[in-house]
Amino acid sequence: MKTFDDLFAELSEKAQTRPEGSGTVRELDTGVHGIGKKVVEEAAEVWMAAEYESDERTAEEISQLIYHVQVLMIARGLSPADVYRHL
Ligand SMILES: N=c1c2ncn([C@@H]3O[C@H](COP(=O)(O)OP(=O)(O)OP(=O)(O)O)[C@@H](O)[C@H]3O)c2ncn1[C@@H]1O[C@H](COP(=O)(O)O)[C@@H](O)[C@H]1O
Repeated sequence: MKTFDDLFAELSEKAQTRPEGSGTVRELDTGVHGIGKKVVEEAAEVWMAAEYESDERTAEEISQLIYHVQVLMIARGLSPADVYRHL
């Protein structure tokens, strides 16, 4: 099973190597503005799933929110440690 840190390492490598067909590379190319919109969209989907859908669907939407937050972190040059020190 993939952890937060595993996914972050994978996405960081994609950002560096920019493999063809990577959705992460495509999203990074939309910049902070475009990625920010995805974060907001996914946050709303998490809320709606939690209100009206199953635990499984809610967990799935949360995973997508985490993904887009990580893409935003990479776009801003932030590491997990930069975030963890505020927890
Ligand atoms: N975990 C994710 C992940 N979660 C969400 N997403 C993307 O986030 C978007 C959210 O999906 P939705 O169904 O909510 O949105 P949608 O409206 O259908 O999609 P869009 O039209 O907005 O793109 C989709 O485009 C998904 O591809 C993800 N894309 C990639 N990953 C993982 O990131 C890694 C790198 O992926 P690539 O860069 O594509 O190789 C791989 O391990 C992937 O599994």
